[in-house]
Amino acid sequence: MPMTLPLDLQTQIDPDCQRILQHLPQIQSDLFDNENDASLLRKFLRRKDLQLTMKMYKRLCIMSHRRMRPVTRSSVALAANTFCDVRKGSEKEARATRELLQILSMPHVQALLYTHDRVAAGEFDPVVDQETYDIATDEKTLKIVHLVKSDEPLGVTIQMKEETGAIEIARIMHGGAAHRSGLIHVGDEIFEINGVHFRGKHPDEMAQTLSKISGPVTMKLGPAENNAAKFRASKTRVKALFSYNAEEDTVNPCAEAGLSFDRGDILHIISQSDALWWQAQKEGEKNARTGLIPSSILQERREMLRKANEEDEQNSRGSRAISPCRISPKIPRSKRVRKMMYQAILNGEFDHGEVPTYEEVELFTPDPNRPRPLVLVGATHVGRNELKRRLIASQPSHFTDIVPYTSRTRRPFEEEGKEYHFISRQEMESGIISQRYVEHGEYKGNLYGTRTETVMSAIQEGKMCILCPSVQAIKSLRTAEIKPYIIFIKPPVLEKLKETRHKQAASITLEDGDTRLCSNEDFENLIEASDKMEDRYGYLFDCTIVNQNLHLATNELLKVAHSVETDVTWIPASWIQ
Ligand SMILES: Nc1ncnc2c1ncn2[C@@H]1O[C@H](COP(=O)(O)OP(=O)(O)OP(=O)(O)O)[C@@H](O)[C@H]1O
Repeated sequence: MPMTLPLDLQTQIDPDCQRILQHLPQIQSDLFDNENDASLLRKFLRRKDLQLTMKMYKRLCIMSHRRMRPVTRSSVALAANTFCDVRKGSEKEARATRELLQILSMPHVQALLYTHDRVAAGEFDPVVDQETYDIATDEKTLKIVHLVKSDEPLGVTIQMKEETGAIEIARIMHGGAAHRSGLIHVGDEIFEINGVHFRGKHPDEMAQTLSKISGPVTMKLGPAENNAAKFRASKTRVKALFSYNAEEDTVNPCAEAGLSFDRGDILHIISQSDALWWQAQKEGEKNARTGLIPSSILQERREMLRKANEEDEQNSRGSRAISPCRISPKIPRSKRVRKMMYQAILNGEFDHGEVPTYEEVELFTPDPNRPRPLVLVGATHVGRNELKRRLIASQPSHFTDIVPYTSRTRRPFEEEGKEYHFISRQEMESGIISQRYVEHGEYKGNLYGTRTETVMSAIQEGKMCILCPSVQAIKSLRTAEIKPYIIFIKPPVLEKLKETRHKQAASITLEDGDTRLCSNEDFENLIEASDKMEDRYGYLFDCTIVNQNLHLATNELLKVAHSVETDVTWIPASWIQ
């Protein structure tokens, strides 16, 4: 029967505490060096929560010595009889009768009564089937594991040992039923589960059997020879640089065990003991489930293979013959011939080469005296400069523009130091060689670049720089020194793009300084270029703002800027270490 322990909130000092308090002056000189210790103990003994704890403790001590006997073991039958009697004998229309009948027929009330009867009968331990203990004599060591689990999966994957044909535990999913039991280990051979023999069966068939098991599970296992290596979750967190759908992945060794995620999700890598399939949880999710995700090596291989296949398809569709010089179909041709325009920056051990996989991240608390620069990237004419102007105008003392350098000759309508700092090609080249530029590139025969010192001095002044470089430059900008926050400015859908830009009489500045209104073709090109950019560089973006309504987009940008300055965020681990 349920018991209520009344907690008297008008707390009186517990008699035992009172006794210590009374003797405190006598023992004080023997026990304490100074008066502070004694007064601390005095305060502690008088604390309200200590009094309540003492009270509870004493009540529990009394209760634990009392033999509790259930009032009835058949509350289900009692309720059923009551139900029939009430329905037969009472006025059916009476409100109280209807309510009682309703309560008695509620499934959870019935479940509660049923549970009460089981507990009253002492049936709270799982019943282990006696047959389970029929142990074959040729099995040298056998462990019998009995688990009572809910509808969750068992949390193991299996594999067949080629030499012996034995089916054994390949992986244990962290936090799953098997892992929580602490009784099952990688390498344990499975003889039997719930009476189903595993020896000599195909692993796929047995995986199906495993996935259907619910409720109590009894396993007969041959212990692994070395299970000393205890499972300890790693502390590594990574940002996913690609999206993964486990349900569509035919290669995943156990589809139900797969963990789907979106690009940008932060994942807690629990185990990397398997080179191809890691175990991970989604960071920040309550009761996060551990699942299998492709390792960075596997993802790289698959992506390269996919690109190579795509290229093969394109080649076979077009008239161009496949080059006889091609040796390995696994390495995409574009990868071999592509020139690196910018110096590659180390982005942590999880970002291997050209295929974006995972980037190791760590939590970062922003320093209010050194704001991280905001980098606006997007397709030409999407409105980055307009947004930058508006952002700076909203708080000119806080946000600042960074004027880039160029070797291009100044146009009549341009001012030195406003759009660009105009310098000679020679001067610019020597600056690039001596690594004075955080990013640089060449466009139509002219060099353009941003000097590191300009960015750094703005950061040191406590100003938040707003940069609008070319998208290729963001890889070079991503350094521990600068810690940029990259915002992708995306156009709205074509219809809205035309509508908003026509309303604003949006224009394009031509090379001679003249302007012309944006055409429909410009809008179509803009959307196409933006989609391509997102597809190729999306993994480097920290957030996306759709520039439909200028006012709303500026406000969103302001909010992002504020959160970058105040919120604890995940940044590449290599920027911290
Ligand atoms: N949300 C918007 N609604 C209407 N007009 C806009 C919007 N955003 C930008 N514009 C207009 O679109 C034109 C192009 O904007 P802007 O020059 O800022 O583009 P940009 O991305 O900086 O281009 P570029 O990279 O070529 O310098 C400008 O006339 C600007 O006022």
